[in-house]
Amino acid sequence: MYLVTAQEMRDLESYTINQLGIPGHVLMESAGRAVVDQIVKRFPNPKRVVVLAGTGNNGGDGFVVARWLAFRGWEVDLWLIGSAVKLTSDAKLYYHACEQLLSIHHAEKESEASLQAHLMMCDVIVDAMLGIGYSGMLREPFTSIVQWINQHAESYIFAVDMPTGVEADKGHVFPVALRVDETITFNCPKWGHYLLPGSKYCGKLKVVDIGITPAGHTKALTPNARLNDPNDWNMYLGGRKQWAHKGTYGHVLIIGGAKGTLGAVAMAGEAAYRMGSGLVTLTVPESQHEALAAKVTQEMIWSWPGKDHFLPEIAEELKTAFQRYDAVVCGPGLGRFPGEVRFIKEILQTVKRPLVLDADALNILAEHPHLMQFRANDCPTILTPHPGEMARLLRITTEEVERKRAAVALQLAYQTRSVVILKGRYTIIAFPDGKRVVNTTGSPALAKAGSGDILSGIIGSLLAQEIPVESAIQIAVYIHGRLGEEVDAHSALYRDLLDHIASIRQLLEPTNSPGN
Ligand SMILES: NC(=O)C1=CN([C@@H]2O[C@H](COP(=O)(O)OP(=O)(O)OC[C@H]3O[C@@H](n4cnc5c(N)ncnc54)[C@H](O)[C@@H]3O)[C@@H](O)[C@H]2O)[C@@H](O)CC1
Ligand SMILES: [K+]
Repeated sequence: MYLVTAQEMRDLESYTINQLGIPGHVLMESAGRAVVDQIVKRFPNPKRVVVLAGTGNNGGDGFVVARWLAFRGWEVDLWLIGSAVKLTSDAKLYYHACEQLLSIHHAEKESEASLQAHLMMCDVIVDAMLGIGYSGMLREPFTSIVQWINQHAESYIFAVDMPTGVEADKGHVFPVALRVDETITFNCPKWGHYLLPGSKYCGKLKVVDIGITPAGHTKALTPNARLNDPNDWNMYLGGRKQWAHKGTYGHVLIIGGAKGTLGAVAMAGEAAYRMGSGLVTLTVPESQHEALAAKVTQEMIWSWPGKDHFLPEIAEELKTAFQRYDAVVCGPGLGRFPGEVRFIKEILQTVKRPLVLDADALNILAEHPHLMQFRANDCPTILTPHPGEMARLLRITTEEVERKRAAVALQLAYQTRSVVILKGRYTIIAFPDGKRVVNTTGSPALAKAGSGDILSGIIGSLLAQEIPVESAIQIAVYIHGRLGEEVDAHSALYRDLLDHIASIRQLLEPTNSPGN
């Protein structure tokens, strides 16, 4: 499913109105009707509702909702927030229809106390004050109304399209937004539903079809962002081939594991096996070989020359050895060490297969951004920063990363010609051609040491299985998020996450896929 900006939504709307000839008020009627359907799904019996309508088209949807709920026997208090002379022409049509049915309250003319009394008495509030047309600093009287509802109201709140105060493109909130239980949006989700802080205000998000041209209908109407949707890639998760041998599902190499951080490579290795790889090799400095061998059973170990850390130069015979691997992960537990810059440079140059850089490999890259010039354009590179690593990579603050997640992920993808996976709630995947995918799975259980190592192991495994890079990454991020949803957020250990890989993968397989 596509993810759109307010402008992309307006383009789809104006194509529908101007090219297809469907009048805007017909879309408004469908929008309001679709919201009513969701409301009565949740509350099948008539209730008391306050509908708050602004003067833009979001308010227009609100008038349609008020009319339909009144027809269905609901007790409706309809409030116009703003001046009736400012109503858009479509909104005016439905305002007049409501005038015939209800006595419309005007926030401009009536006391705050009477609005507050209605808000206290109702079971349901419908927020149709501002939608995708809102931007900048929220003005009065919206700020006071929103603040008051957030503090005092106990009713169930539906937002039409966007909660008032959440900006549609960046999810900004200046200074307040309405905290709602459900948001019903039209045609496509908007970026603001998935970007912080706006995403925290939206409650449950429901996308409904109201007859607007679907995104992607023409090239000009194709947004460059999507939600991570299993239907886009589950064909690659067929059953295991009957004649498979251990090489069929690729050989993953994981480079990392300094003294004291061997657990990280071990976790990444186990995740790669659990995700289906036939062969996994872990590379650690010679001095760590024994300690690692005591920890793992199935993985092979490649002792790297160098006593306590990786020797930076890669000898010719080792370069040849690299060609055995179908995908390489560098970083879990890598640590910092003398010669690290030379080491990363050699890895970037030598590995010709898909390469995932994680953890300290990213920190080294952050301090020496020129290193990416040693990576050939046609070799896929995947960077998996959490917000702190991202901040170091772009030399900005973590707070700035969080505020501009979608933009910074794309900036780094362009700068490094790499796929960037910016982890967090919601993980953003940015591709160097400008495409972005927002992942919706996940839970706070993933905010724990080890979670990133598991993700890089899963990515390495899928890349080695010769699944196209874009799909492999989306599958990995989706499954990793689902692992977090399966376990207890407080007490889960990394092992609990690993235990769910097989069942989640199975659930995602397309039906009738016995393997071949
Ligand atoms: N785009 C579409 O395809 C459709 C849109 N519809 C509705 O129309 C909405 C968009 O309508 P509009 O473009 O009229 O925009 P909105 O109704 O979302 O917002 C416009 C209003 O917001 C006010 N506003 C803007 N910034 C403000 C600020 N900082 N503080 C206070 N007020 C501010 C403006 O003065 C104006 O009155 C959508 O959210 C949706 O609910 C539906 O009717 C049907 C189809
Ligand atoms: K709204």
